[in-house]
Order: sequence, then C-alpha cells, then structure tokens
Amino acid sequence: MATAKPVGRIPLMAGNWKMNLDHLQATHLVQKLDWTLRDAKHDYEAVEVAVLPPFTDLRSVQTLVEGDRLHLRYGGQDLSPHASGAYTGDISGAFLKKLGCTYVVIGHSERREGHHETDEVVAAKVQAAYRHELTPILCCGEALDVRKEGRQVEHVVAQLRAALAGVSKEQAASIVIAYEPIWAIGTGEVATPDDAQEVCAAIRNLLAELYSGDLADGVRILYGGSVKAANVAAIMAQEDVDGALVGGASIDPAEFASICRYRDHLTAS
Ligand SMILES: O=C(CO)COP(=O)(O)O
Repeated sequence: MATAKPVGRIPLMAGNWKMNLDHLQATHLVQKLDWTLRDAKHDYEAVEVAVLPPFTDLRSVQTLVEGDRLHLRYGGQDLSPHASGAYTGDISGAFLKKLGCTYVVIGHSERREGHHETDEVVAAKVQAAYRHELTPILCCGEALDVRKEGRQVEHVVAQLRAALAGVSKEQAASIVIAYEPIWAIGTGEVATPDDAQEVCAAIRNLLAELYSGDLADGVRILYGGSVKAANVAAIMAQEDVDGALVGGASIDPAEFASICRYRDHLTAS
C-alpha cells in the first residue's frame, strides 16, 4: 500500500496529444475537458491538469485558457536548443514562453527515435527550457530488448545522468521526469504498477544521489505508456509515481477527464 506522498508533489496529469488535433479541434477538446472537470468540481490544486498540443494549436489554447480563466496548464511537445536564428522549422523556447506555456516535453522516445535526438541534444534542450523559464517534462524509458535483458533501471539512469548534466540543484527542484517504457507506448500494453514503481523509485534515488534526498522527495515523476481511466488508479497508488503522461487517451476529453479524476476510482472501488 502506498504511503502518503510529500505535499509538494501535487499529482500532474499531462495529455501529450502528439501530432493530433488541429487548432479548431484543440479548442473543442479543451472546452469539453474544462466542462467535464468543472461538472465534477475538480480540484486543480489537488490534481494538476495540463495539455501538450501541437505548436500550431498553442495560440488557440492560450486564448481560451486566458479568456475564460481556465485552470488548465499547457505546454509544447519540443523546443529548439537555440534561442533564435537560422534553424528552419524549429521552435524557440522564447516563443513558447510568450504563448503562456508552463511546460515543454523534452526527449520523448518518438523524438529520440524519429529525429535522432541524442542524450547531448536532450541535455541542451533541458538547458534551453530553463533559460526560457519553462518547466521541462523530461522523458526517459527503455526499449523492449533492454527490458527483456532486465537492464531497464541501468538504461534509464544513464539517460537521466546525461540529460541532467549541467542542471543545477535549483533548476532540478522544478523538473518533472516522465518514465515511459517504449514497449508500452501506444501498444495497449501498460507496465504493471510494480514495473512503474521500480523505475520511478530508481529515478528518485538518482536525484537523491545527484542533488539531495530533500530535493528528490519533492520532484514529480510521471509514468507514461497506455495509461487509461481503467488502469490509472493502480499506477497512481505506487509510492514514487506522481502523475501520468498520457498519449492516445488524452485526445478523448471524457477519458482524459476520468484519468484526471483517478481519485474517484479509488473511492468507488
Ligand atoms: O507517449 C506517450 C505519452 O507521451 C504515451 O502514449 P500512449 O498513452 O498513447 O501509450
């Protein structure tokens, strides 16, 4: 049974829409999500909710969130390691900040694979996020072959050591880390709560080693990979899991709202 988590670790449910929904669909989704959560009298101080839409949707999301004073937070799915200049197609953290973004996803496995992002690139993007006062949601996770060899902890720890090189203690205090085993992403094959806990605990131990136990106790570590309303409560019951990075289920507003309301599932069962 999970022990109570430190108060600073407010659970975070973040919806990574990936390359789904144009800016009109984004507006509809955010409105539906807000209505559903409002109906349920969702306490955003108790469970934070964020959406991570494609870049082209961000201005519409900002207009809605600011105009209607919604409690949702939002962010980008990537950023350039550079502030400005001749980098065709890239997006500066400065632009994301100007659009009111709180978060930026860095080092998602789909970018590490599809865009050949190395640990060094990921580390440079983490620095860029801090320069622009964005909170990184730093992703890590092992492929199936690594898991089959039982090397998941070693692999994730190595990824994070590289990404955190140059991150000061002050910066690290605000980071969000997302453990997303690649074999569980978009496959419907969710990690067991014990699998998630094993790696999330190892991540917290690494933070304690690199910074301090107190700092590690306050950092939010999310799990991602086939999270649905039906499995989120068991994962959230794990001591070192402080939220979820949700892909497919986050583009269905009713399902995502239900994920955000995971505490209702606990009282219902
Ligand atoms: O990659 C993910 C979130 O960043 C997880 O995606 P799914 O929830 O679709 O498995």
